Amino acid sequence: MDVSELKMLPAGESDGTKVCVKVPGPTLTYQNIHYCIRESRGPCRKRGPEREILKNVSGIMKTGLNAIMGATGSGKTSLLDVIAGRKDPRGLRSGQVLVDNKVVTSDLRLMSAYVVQDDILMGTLTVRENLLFSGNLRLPRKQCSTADKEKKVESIIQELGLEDCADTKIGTEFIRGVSGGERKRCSIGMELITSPTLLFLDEPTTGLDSNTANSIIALLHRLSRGGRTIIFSIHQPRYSIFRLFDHLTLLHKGETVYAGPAGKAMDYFQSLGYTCEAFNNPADFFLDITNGELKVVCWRTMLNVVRNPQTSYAQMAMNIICALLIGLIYYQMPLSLPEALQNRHENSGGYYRTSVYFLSKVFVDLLPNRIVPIFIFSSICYYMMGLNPSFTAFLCFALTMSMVSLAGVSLAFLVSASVSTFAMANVLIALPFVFMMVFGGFLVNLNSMLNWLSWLKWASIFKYGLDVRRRKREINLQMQKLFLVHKFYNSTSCIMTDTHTLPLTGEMYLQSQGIDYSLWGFWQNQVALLGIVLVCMTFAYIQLRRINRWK
Ligand SMILES: Nc1ncnc2c1ncn2[C@@H]1O[C@H](COP(=O)(O)OP(=O)(O)OP(=O)(O)O)[C@@H](O)[C@H]1O
Repeated sequence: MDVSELKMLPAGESDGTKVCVKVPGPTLTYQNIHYCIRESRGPCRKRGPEREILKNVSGIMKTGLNAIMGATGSGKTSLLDVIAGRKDPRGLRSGQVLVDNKVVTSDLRLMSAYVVQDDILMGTLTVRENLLFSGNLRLPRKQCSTADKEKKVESIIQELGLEDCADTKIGTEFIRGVSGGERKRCSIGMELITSPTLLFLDEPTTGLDSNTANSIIALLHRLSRGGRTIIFSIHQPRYSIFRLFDHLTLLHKGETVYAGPAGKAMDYFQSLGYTCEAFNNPADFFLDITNGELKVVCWRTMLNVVRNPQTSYAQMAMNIICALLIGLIYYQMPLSLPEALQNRHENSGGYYRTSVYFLSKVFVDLLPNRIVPIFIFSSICYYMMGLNPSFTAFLCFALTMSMVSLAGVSLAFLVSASVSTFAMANVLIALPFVFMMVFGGFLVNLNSMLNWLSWLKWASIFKYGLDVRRRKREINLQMQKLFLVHKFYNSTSCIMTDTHTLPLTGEMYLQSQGIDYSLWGFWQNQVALLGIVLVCMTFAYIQLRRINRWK
């Protein structure tokens, strides 16, 4: 398509969009928006040249349904984010956004609501509980009593037609929950709690079947008739959805192709010589005009993979590092016992502040979820294994298990707070754990390790846990197995035997493994694990604070 022909349309033309409501919602105007991004390139994330993704875009959006349409990558979400004040303001080269003729900057976020594409609902809570959560967080405590909040939630449940599923859990991968449409309606309800008159939605129909999509847009249409200005991006709506739009903004490569009454778009394109076949959906027709060919989309996807290769690089790096590591560890592996035997044999395992999130994550999720199950686990297996029956010894065991688990989870927390994609987090978490397992002394006898690599053991969570556990276990069990001891008293250094076996003690075995079995040796490991927990948590908090809230 030759966009130059379409530039003739006066940008922002919107006459004819008149929705009759008692109290109209706000009118949003944006003028001459130029928005640029600077892409990071290569594994070092070098800053590339600046690219303009919105080019002199203007428009007026009034009470009613305002749709932003365009092919993939045309700038729909970017435009929505810029006018909603959610896009990094550093990229805005020129232009301004006005609401009811007043300039707004990031304050717009407080007057309006934005429904994100990936909802933020808690799957284990019911629809009503989720809405109440939003109300408790976002409605001012002084002006709104608990009863007011509950009343507000009930009215939203009714307005959105959620009565039948109000007490059904949203659902998780383990719990069968509400349907996709009910879930989306609940996400919208989470934002309606503050009674915004200006509502932004990023692709509200994505991932829904066409009937559900239809019902969501019908709901938005109904809400708009209550005096709301609803602005949303949408990909490829069916005709029954398209005909509900009051205003249409059509984008192509960051430029406005059409901005005006949705019902007049067809006439406009036909006046330019484009004919829509009989029975063709007008929305599809507009996209076909601006879209170009499919191969263009494939090319864009391929470039995206090539230019966003962090995941592939990280996987490649992980393979190379692991290969080098294994090569070094088994380098010229001695054929003598016992190291060779051990190594070969064992080679075959926008709602709340950052601080609020961090503290609730640590104290309500991480700590109880590590400590309680581990105490249950320990109380079952500890006595089954026949270890030292004293309660103090049991506490030491459970404490060690909990500290190891906490250290592991803190490290995982740090990694997940540092990267934005699940795939990257997966790769990056595997790497330190492989290192720690290898250098923890579980897979490899640390004595057989090259001297210059052995310092790495000090960074291993497994090493500290294993040292404590071995200290207890070896004294108790190892000696029994190895030397057929008839009578063995836990944690004493004396093995009483009536065979001719040498009186080799647990301590001697531990010493041979390079493990400090003194009381200080025990606490040293706990302190080291606590140190790892504190360091990881501190850095995780810093990373959480550094997360870019702009899109
Ligand atoms: N933060 C960013 N960094 C790099 N590129 C970006 C960024 N934001 C937007 N872009 C680029 O700007 C262009 C428009 O993106 P945008 O997400 O607005 O398009 P879209 O029309 O919503 O696409 P889709 O329908 O695929 O979601 C795309 O080419 C996109 O790659």
